[in-house]
Parts: sequence; structure tokens; C-alpha cells
Amino acid sequence: MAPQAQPHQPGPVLEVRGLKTHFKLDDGLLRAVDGVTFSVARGQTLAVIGESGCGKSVMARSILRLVKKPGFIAGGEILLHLGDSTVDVAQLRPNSVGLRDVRGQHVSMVFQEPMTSLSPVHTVGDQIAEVVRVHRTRDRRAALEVARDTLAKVGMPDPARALRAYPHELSGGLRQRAMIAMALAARPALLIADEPTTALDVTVQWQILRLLQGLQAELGMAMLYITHDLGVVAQIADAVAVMYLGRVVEYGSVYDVFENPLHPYTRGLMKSMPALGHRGEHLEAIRGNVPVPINLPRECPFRSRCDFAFEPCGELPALLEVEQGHATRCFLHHREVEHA
Ligand SMILES: Nc1ncnc2c1ncn2[C@@H]1O[C@H](COP(=O)(O)OP(=O)(O)OP(=O)(O)O)[C@@H](O)[C@H]1O
Repeated sequence: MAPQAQPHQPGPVLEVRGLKTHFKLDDGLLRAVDGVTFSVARGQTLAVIGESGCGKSVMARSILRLVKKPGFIAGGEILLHLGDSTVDVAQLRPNSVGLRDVRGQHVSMVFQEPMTSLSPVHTVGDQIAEVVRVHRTRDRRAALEVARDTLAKVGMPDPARALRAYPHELSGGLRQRAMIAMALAARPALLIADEPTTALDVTVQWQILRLLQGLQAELGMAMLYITHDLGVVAQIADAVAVMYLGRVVEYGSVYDVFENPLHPYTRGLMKSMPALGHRGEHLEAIRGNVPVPINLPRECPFRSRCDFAFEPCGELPALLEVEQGHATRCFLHHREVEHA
């Protein structure tokens, strides 16, 4: 696919700085996201990878302020750069017009389970048209037309029929397309995708990925794409953030992270995660489990599972750039930086 021409404003559409999202539980404070920093460039795709329980979903939901109590944003900034203005989503009030504008108009989200965002009691057409009416045109007929065009864009075989269908009348793959159509109807600057293809069979997964790439190029939209699948990362991402226990432990271009993974956790993930189309191959699990992030000692969080742990790992490493654009939170590489 031809690369997307860079839109007029260069630079990031989203900058997350030191984001912390915690849950107040009876057992203590659960630090699901604990100081995450990354950015997503305009029109580009950042893939977020990491084992189950590392905080990917909570981080993604925090960007749209969808985390419910006992969860709360404990600190940090979620800077959305929109044309000439910048909004810190972390500072918006829960029911404010500003937050409503961010959701749907500027940032949309698609999930693994389409019924998370589709209502079972309204037709697909009415649901997409409602998004269009809130954000683009008040006219009902015009909104339905935009809805039909959007359904055609996402590859719905019979868009006119899909407009009148209720979500349960569609197959899993078509429901996924309907959810994507709803997410795209407002033409967001950023689409957050939380494993949207995991439940689908491989052929449909590829179709949806191609579709997202095509739409991204056409609309100049950026994507934050959460996945467990390295084949998907290789296919769609420009940059990769590896998350472990609520923090980014490695960040870089997809080429750098795949060719030269720096953090022992990233290397372990590469050996343990399936690549698309290679489901049968032998995979090595990383030893141990992701701990629950309550009352963890202040040391490298991967220390207990790491084959390379040494004395400095009793401290918490910072996320440092060790090559241009390639950062890691690991003392193995920080020593190289210090001695360079
Ligand atoms: N509503 C909640 N209440 C309490 N703890 C929660 C809640 N949601 C998530 N957590 C905890 O926050 C941590 C991060 O969870 P999260 O769902 O973000 O992980 P993930 O990396 O997205 O995993 P997966 O790949 O399975 O979706 C986990 O320890 C999880 O148990």
C-alpha cells in the first residue's frame, strides 16, 4: 500500500506523559498504569504489546476517560493536539462538552467484542447516523446517507440492508465492520483499537486489517493498536510500545524493536507470541506470571522473571533512549549509554 502523504501539521496527535491509572481496592492500591509515556504521530500507527494484565486496556480506556470507579487517573497528561489547539483529556470534567467532543469526534475506540459499543436495540444505521448527527450534520436523511457510505467503505457487502439490520442479525465479521463504521463515522483524528480482530478467523482478521490500513491512508487517521499478535504488529505498525506492569519498557520503530529488541521482556515476548499464519509453531513462555500490581517493591518490575538480572536491578530503571528513537527501561543498556 502506498505510504500516506504526511498531513500539513507534522508531530504527534497524541502525547501521553507520565500517565497513572490506579484502582482503590480492599487489598490496597492497584497500579494498573503507573507512569506511561509515549506519543502517536499524526497518520501513523503505534502498536502496544505486552502480556495479559500489563495495563494495555486500562491505558487505552484512560485516554477516553472510560475507566470507572474504583479506577481513577492518579496523574499525568493526555495531550491531544487538534489543529491549533491542545486538550489535556486528563483534566476534562467527566460530563463536559469537551470530553463529549473528544469521544467520537476526535478519538474513537473499537473493541474485541463489538457489542461493547453497539446497542442491541437500535439498527446499525440509526446508531451510525446518530454519531454523524452529533458530530457532522444534524439532518437525519443526510446522516443516514453518510452512514450508508461509511458501511460501504468498511466493506459491508450490502450497505443498504445492513443499515436496517440489528447487530444480532449480522455475522461476527460483519458486526466488527459495523462497529468500525461507527467508530469512523465522525472521522476521528485517532482510532484506538483494543484487539479488534482477536476473536475472528484469520482470513477475516486480514481483511479487517487491510481495511483499517486503507481507511487510515484515506482519512489520514492515526491508530493506537493493542494486540497480542506480532504478525499484526509487523503488518500495520510504524512504532511499537512494549508494556510491562503498567509501564512502557521499550519503545521504538517497528524495525528497530523487531530487529534489535533490547529489553529482556521484549525478547521473551518475541519468543512467546504467535505470528499471524504461524499458529502451530513452538512458543516459549516467559517464566513466571505477571504479578498483580499491588504493593510491588520499588525495583525493576521484571527482575523476578529476568534471566539477566544483576545488582542494579534493585532500583527502578528509567525509560532512556539508547539509540535514536529507541528507548528501553533496562540497566543492561543504560550502562552502555552511561559509558558511551
Ligand atoms: N475494573 C478493574 N478493577 C480492578 N482491577 C482492574 C480493573 N480493570 C483492570 N484491572 C487490573 O489492572 C491491571 C491491568 O489490566 P488490563 O486489562 O489493562 O491488562 P491488559 O494488558 O489489557 O490485559 P489483556 O491483554 O488481558 O486485555 C490488571 O492487574 C487487572 O487485573
